[in-house]
Amino acid sequence: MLRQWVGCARTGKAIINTASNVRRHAFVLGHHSGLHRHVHAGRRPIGGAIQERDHSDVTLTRTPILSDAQRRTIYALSTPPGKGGIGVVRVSGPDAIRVYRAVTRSVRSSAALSMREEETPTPWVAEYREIIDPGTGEKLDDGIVLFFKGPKSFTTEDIVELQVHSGRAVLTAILTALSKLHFCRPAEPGEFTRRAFEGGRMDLTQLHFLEGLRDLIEAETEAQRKIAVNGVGGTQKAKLESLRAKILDCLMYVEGFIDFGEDVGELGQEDMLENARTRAQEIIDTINSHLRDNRRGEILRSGINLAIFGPPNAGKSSLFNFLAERDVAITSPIPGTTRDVLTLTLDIGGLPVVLNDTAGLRKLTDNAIEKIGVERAGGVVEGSDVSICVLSLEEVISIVPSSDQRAGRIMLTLPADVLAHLKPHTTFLFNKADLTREVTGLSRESLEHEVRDALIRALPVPAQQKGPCVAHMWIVSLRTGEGTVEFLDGLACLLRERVAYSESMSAEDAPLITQARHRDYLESAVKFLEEFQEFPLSQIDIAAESLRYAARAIGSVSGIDVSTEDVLGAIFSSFCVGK
Ligand SMILES: Nc1nc2c(ncn2[C@@H]2O[C@H](COP(=O)(O)OP(=O)(O)OP(=O)(O)O)[C@@H](O)[C@H]2O)c(=O)[nH]1
Repeated sequence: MLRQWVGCARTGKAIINTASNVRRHAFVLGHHSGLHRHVHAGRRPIGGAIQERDHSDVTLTRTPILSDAQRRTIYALSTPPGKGGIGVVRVSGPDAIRVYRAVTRSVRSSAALSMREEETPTPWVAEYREIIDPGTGEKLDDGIVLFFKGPKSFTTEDIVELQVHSGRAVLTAILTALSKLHFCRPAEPGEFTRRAFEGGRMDLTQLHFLEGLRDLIEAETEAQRKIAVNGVGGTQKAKLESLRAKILDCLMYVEGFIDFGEDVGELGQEDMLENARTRAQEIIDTINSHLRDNRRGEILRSGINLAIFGPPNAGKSSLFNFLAERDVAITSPIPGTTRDVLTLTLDIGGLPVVLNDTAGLRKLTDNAIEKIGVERAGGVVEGSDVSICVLSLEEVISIVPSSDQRAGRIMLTLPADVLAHLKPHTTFLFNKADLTREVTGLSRESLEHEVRDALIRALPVPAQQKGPCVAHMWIVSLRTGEGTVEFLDGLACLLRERVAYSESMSAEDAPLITQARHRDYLESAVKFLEEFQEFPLSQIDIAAESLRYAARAIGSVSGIDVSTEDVLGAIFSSFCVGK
């Protein structure tokens, strides 16, 4: 079936001649260029695809479908790199057989080059062959070679799979051999899947499912597994689809009165438009309630960024090692031992945490390297989700003379460099408690109480009101282990609070937004809905268009409408090379 469409690159509007020759209006996604061409709706469209959607809406998408002549053959390692029983190098594209001839040879005869040029693999039959360097003929390895003849292959193109021994040197030699062939190139991330999608191997929903599946496979902690299962299992999708359905309902209502509004007169139409605006507002409120989630979904998915900072020699690296349960960072009594940022991924109480140790903050010295370290430390604290300020209690505490103890028995002096980096999510760890007991003579309980009060007094006035989280504050000795059990429990609790996570989190409570890309689409849906509310009755046609865009933005997240080039690009690039 041939369908023609013409459109305007500026507005993105198009008119389509349907099979029944009825002219229908449509909107073109990714309408930046190349609209004036014909589209074949068939197995291999040459310029785009036509998807009929609900609500008599037709979407034309331009997918960059290339002819065999334009398409290059790609190759990549499709198994994890490193030592293992088998490594699979996959080659896909019109020149896959040329690759087969150039880099493999029969084990029985070291066939002459001219003979190999004629060799054609038998499809779907495993062959034991030598893998060779195409230039010198040197044997690199031997293994099983499989040929999948397109279109009956994953990408719908000819595929050659080299199953070889997975060793670093073997795999490097084979990939280097392939790089010498001018008719193929390394694959981009997700390019095999992209070709499978473009070849009609999977539809949009399956593609979205794959994206969710990747999160599930990559989940390293219980919290990540929970939100990934939620995505794959469809709870997240159901919530998004319910939002999209509400927008489409509103659109239907608006279109209804565009068609039949004359019957109710202008006053009636104004009422109806007001009603539609109210519906839009309800949807905006629901989306905004998800957007105001403190980024908990994104943080849960990628890990809570936790920065350890403070003055030199306070015990920051000791804390880093304590949390890592091994000696990762060098610790020493020499101030300024840590110069750079050290990063480690950990599981704390089921939550993924990206832990950062930083250089000690201090008034800049002449040492250029230390200067860079301090700058980097500031940047890490700035970009963190939670930060722990480590202070040596011995360094910051002083005993108030007994004649002046109305405010308390102790006083804290916080270094100016530390004060400059305090955030609302900063919490305090007073270390080296073993060195202060003699000095204060207080019981542990009284000491904690006094230090907390002194800390509040030591913070500058704005910070006292809206500043660091003094509710979570600990006194420990990382040397003797004193107070560390309470600290670990408290830290896990603080992290859970930050991302509103509990072990019994149900699918209903799970965050809706787990990726920055999803947040962008929901924000643009709100923008379109607000735009809709601003149009007067006289421009109701254009207002309806804003509702369509809002529905499409939600569809881009739920996977119903992931057809624009931008969305596809984002999904495929998040897959690894070789997938
Ligand atoms: N007495 C005592 N010493 C400690 C404690 N924790 C750490 N130390 C020692 O304090 C010194 C400094 O510790 P680090 O962990 O290197 O301190 P840092 O804050 O990373 O230091 P910089 O690298 O200079 O920023 C080391 O000699 C540690 O062994 C503690 O609880 N009590």
